[in-house]
Amino acid sequence: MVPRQVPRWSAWIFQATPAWRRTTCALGASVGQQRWPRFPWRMCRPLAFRGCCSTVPRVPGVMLTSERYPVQRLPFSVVSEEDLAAFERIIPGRVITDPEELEVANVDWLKSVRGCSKVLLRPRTTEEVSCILRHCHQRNLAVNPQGGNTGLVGGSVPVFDEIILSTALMNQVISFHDVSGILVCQAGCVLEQLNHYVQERGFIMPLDLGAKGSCHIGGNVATNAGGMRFLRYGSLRGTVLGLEVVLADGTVLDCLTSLRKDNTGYDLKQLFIGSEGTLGVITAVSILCPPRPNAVNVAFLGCPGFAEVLQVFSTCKGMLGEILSAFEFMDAECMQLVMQHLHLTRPVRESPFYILVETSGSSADHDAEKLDGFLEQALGSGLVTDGTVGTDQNKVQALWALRERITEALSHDGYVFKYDISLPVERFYDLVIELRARLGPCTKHVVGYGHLGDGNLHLNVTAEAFSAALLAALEPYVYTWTATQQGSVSAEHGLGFKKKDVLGYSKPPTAMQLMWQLKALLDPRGLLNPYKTLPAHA
Ligand SMILES: O=C(O)CC[C@@H](O)C(=O)O
Ligand SMILES: [Zn+2]
Repeated sequence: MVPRQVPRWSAWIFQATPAWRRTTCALGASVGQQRWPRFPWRMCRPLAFRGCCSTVPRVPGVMLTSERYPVQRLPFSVVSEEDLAAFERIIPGRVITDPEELEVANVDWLKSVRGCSKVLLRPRTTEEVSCILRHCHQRNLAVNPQGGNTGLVGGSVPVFDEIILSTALMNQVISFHDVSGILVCQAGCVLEQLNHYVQERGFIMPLDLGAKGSCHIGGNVATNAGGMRFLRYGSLRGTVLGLEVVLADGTVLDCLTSLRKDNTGYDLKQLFIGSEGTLGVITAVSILCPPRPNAVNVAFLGCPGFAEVLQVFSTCKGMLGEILSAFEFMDAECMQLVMQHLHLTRPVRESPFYILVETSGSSADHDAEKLDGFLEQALGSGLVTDGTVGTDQNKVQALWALRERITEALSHDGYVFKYDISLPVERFYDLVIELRARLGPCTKHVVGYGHLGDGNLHLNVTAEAFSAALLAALEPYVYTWTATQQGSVSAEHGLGFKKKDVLGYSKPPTAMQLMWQLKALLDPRGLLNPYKTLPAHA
């Protein structure tokens, strides 16, 4: 297996560490200090190398996953000194057993699940990944592929002692075609850095997430991440043109085509998009980048009721047409949380609901005219009670921060129960109202926000601490309710560890059966990201 060559860009390496951006807020508030906060990583005692989770020191506040959830370790081998030596021969100096570094990689961003892996591997090339997986396959060692570790469903950290296979050093651009806008890069490139890279060449990445400063493109593809540009550019299933994937036994599957059209046989890459590392490890991605818009405007609006929010969406689609690039929604509780925890300033008068409308087009004058027309109509008809528009980059970013940083604000509010569901827009907010009544005072906040333009609600419930009673009041209620609306129990975050058992609410038994068969075909020993995505097969 030959490692993919990166001759033209070999000197140009992305930093794997998050690039925190600082922005000056045109609204006078201090925003965007940290796009996605660092963990307050804690020191812990050295880990005993051999053995199971019981040998790992407890970190206050982050329970071992196996203590909180009923899950049994599968009979995989335990990493031995010989395995470590074999890894060291494959990737010299990049076999990590340092407890502090392991601690970072074992805990998810939410600090809600925690594995007890004893080894973290940092390959640089596809060939290295292939050699590692071949060894793991021979030795029956389970592997947890990890990108930026920004996932919200516990998919990116081990459940027990799975080997963590990090893509952090696989961070090179392989090629960029400045006529077609096709980018080919390694899986560990950080999304925001890719966006800067293609922006300098007149394009943008087709996806944008709050976690952009840390998340890896490979992880984005593995989870089929949605995000803020979905409304305009659609799913990664459409914009990813090709993938290179290493299969469980180490075989390299080279489907890294850059063709827009290719109807030769089954589209195998689609199997790996959204498979959360359970079918193979994505090592390189070919992706179609849309042209960089010349003008980006953001309107932030206050709305008196949810019926009005829906009417604004209709009006917006009709009047803005092809320049509409985002339609995001947040309720008053979200606004309160970003003000309280992040000290951001509300840019419009207080309202029950807020909408962020973004336009992206080729002519600033034309777009401004269209947006003005829409705002006049929305304000004049009372659909919107107040609004502000950002046309310069600083104000655009400041307005986006109010929406993008809700997750971060929620993380300061206590334990967060997260639901990421797809619904018909007419029912978008009903569940939030129902839950407030159902849960009563045992919660701190029940909030609703999300990508209304895509029918994707982020329903989050915060409480002082994790509570089994609260969980029982939420689940399966939320999932049953969603299924009754023919919705999806995971719109864009995937199923990971936390949601794997609810797959049946959104997929029929025949589909699940086929998924188990595919898993057995591609990973017969079940070594890749075990305990994730699919429920245990009875
Ligand atoms: O934290 C969440 O529930 C949502 C995170 C992300 O998908 C967003 O849209 O901000
Ligand atoms: Zn989202």
